[in-house]
Amino acid sequence: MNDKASLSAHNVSRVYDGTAVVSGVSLDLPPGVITALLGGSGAGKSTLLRLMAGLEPVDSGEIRLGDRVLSSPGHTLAPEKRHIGLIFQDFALFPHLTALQNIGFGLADMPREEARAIGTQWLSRLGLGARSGAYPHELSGGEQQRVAIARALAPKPAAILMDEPFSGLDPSLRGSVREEALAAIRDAGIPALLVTHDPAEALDSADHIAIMRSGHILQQGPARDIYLKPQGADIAAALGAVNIMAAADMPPGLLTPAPPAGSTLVVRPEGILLDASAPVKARVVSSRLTGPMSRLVLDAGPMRMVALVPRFDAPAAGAEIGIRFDPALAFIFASGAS
Ligand SMILES: Nc1ncnc2c1ncn2[C@@H]1O[C@H](COP(=O)(O)OP(=O)(O)OP(=O)(O)O)[C@@H](O)[C@H]1O
Repeated sequence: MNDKASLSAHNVSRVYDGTAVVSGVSLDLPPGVITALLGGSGAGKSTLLRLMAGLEPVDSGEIRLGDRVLSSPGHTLAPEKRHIGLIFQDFALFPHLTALQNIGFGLADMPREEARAIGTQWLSRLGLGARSGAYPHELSGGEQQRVAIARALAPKPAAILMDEPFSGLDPSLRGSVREEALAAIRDAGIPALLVTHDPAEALDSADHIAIMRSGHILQQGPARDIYLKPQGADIAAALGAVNIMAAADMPPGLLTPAPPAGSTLVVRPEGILLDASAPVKARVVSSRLTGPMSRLVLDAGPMRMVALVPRFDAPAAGAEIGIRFDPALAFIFASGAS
């Protein structure tokens, strides 16, 4: 089998009780690319992952690995025959097997010694060299998820599908486990799907992002394009809180050139720039340092906006400041576009 082929969905749908929860979705997962599938609760993300994994049949369309059809209506290649690694939020380790035996489970076709050696290599790669004999209940959540990652990658799968794999981890562990897991996945050079509801995780982790809502993919492509060239206000908002305003309400001078009358403007909080010489003045309603950035709530005429500025000494509440919009982070949509 070609283990460096794209895993792809072609116009797939899945219907429950007469409702399509995945509706005509096409998604290409190229090898060596981590794709985040981002959307709110009930968007259909897990269902799409399950269709790609073969855990559920498609009602229409096809799932393919390269040009090989894995699923089509009436035909679902069994998950264990797809050579696709799966990682879920709940780790799903076998409780009666040690860490090493859990990894060895996917290597059952190999001579025992070879499987042991590969399992041991994976454990040490993920910082668990000393825990090979531990049972899942003796491991922390972060350690269990590392074992699950090793178990999924050890058999050299053709692709890997992850459903909120880091959400169950303590925030202090999440970053490091995610980094190690994604580095191992990148090294494997296979298609990878990361289902998440967290825009920060998608932006931190993924090369490509697909935004899903109500069973549809609204936009997909390189993460940078989705962030900087959203095709609608709702897509812009899916990657983090934004300011949305009618062009008609906007004081002139905030953006050059001015947006057309009747359009809607969406501005990312970090797209509001403080500029003493700007003609538009705003009053700072509140100012709070939130880590690397300060969050300002601003009143500019009839408009209230939220700005994120990279300053620990940002203006205090009550200050009058000049503001303008960064054109790269201010998006104009024709009226009626969502
Ligand atoms: N087996 C099922 N039978 C009927 N409806 C289902 C089934 N599985 C999922 N659904 C429904 O399909 C819709 C999409 O669910 P899905 O789990 O794919 O969404 P999701 O985007 O992964 O959401 P979450 O982030 O909350 O897990 C939901 O409305 C859900 O209730």
